[in-house]
Amino acid sequence: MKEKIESNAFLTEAYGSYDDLLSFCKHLPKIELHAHLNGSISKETAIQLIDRKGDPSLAQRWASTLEGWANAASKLDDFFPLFKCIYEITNNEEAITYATIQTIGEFSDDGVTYLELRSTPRPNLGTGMTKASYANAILKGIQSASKSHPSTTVRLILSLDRRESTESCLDTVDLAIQLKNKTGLVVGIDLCGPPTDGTAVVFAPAIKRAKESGLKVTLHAAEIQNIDTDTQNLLLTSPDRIGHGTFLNTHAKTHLLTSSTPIEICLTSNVLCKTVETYAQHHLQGLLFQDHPVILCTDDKGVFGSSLSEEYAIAAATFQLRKEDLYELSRRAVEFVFGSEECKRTLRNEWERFRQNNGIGKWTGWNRGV
Ligand SMILES: CNc1ncnc2c1ncn2[C@@H]1O[C@H](COP(=O)(O)O)[C@@H](O)[C@H]1O
Ligand SMILES: [Zn+2]
Repeated sequence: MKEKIESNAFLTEAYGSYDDLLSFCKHLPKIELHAHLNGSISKETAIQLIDRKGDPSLAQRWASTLEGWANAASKLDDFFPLFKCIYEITNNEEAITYATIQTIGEFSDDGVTYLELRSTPRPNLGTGMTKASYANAILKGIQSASKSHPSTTVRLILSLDRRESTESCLDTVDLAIQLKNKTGLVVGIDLCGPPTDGTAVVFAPAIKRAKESGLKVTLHAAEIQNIDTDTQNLLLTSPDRIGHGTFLNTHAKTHLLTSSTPIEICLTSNVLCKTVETYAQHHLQGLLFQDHPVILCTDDKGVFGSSLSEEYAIAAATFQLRKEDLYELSRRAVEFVFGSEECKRTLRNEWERFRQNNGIGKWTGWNRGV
C-alpha cells in the first residue's frame, strides 16, 4: 500500500493544499532519468495491450499478480517475478512499440520535458523477437512519439540484467554502440535486475566496452544491504550515474561524494519494495543536505501507480521543499542527462523561461527546517 501523505503546516503555508502542491509539480518542467519501460506501462496501456491479444486469462493473471504483490511484498526480491507476467503482454515488437508510445505520452502529459527510457533487450523464441528487433521496436516508438509529443525529448538506455552472462551483456553493448551510431537516440547502458544475482566481475567487460565507445553508464548500486563488495567493484568502473545508493557504506559514500556521481532517487519504489521504511527515513534527505547531485525519478511508475509529479510532491511534503527548491532540483537534473551538449543547452533555456514566467525566486539553499 502506498504511504499516505499527510498535510502539514509547512505544506499549507508554502502551497495551500496537497492538490495545489501537486499541480505546481505537474506544471514544473521535469527530467526523468530512471524509468524501466516494462515497469512503466500504466494499467490503461496494459489493458489495451491485453485486449489486442484477446486473452482474458492473461488479464486475470496480470491483475492478480500485481494485486498479490501489492498486498504481500516484504522485500525487493518479491518484485522481480512480476515481470514474468508483464513480459507475456509485451512479447512482440508491435506491443513494445505501442507500450513505448503510450508511456512517452504519459510522461509528456505529466510535464516531463526530457525522458531517458531504459529497457533490457529481450529475445523471445516463441514470437521470433531478437535483442535487435526489440531495441528497434522501442526506437520506432520513440520516433513516432517525437511527432505526437514533440515537447518531450526521449533517449534510450539499454539495460543489462544481472541474470545475464558476460557474453550476453557484451552483445547488448555491441547493439547499443551500433544503434547509437545509427540513430543517436541510444545514449547509454544500465545494469539492473536482482541485486544478489551475478557479480561485478561478470559485467565489468561490458561496462568497459560501453565506456570506451562513448556510451554513458548508469548502474543500480547498493539497492539492498550486505552487497558492499559488489557495490565497491561496480563503483571502480566509474559509472556516470548510479541508481538508488540506499545502502552505501562509508567507503562507497566517500567515493561517490568525492567524485560527485549523481544518484537517481526513486522514493516510492524504495518504500514499496521495502528497502526504505518510510518516506521520512529516505536517504534523499542526507544527500540533499550534503548538496550531493540527485535526480528524482519514478523507476517503475506502472507497477507503483505513481508519476514523476507525485515524486516531486512527496519530496516537498516530506522534506519541506519550497517552490524554489523543487525548481532547483529539476533544473539541476539537466546537467546529468546523457544527451548531447546541444540538448542540454535547449533544456537550460527552457528552465530559464519557466523561471521568468512563473516568478520563481532566488534559491538560497535547501530548507533545513525539517
Ligand atoms: C525496483 N527496483 C529495481 N531494481 C533493479 N532492477 C529493476 C528494478 N525495477 C525494474 N528493474 C529491472 O527492469 C526490468 C523491467 O524493465 P525492462 O524489461 O528492462 O523494460 C526488470 O526485469 C528488472 O530487471
Ligand atoms: Zn531501477
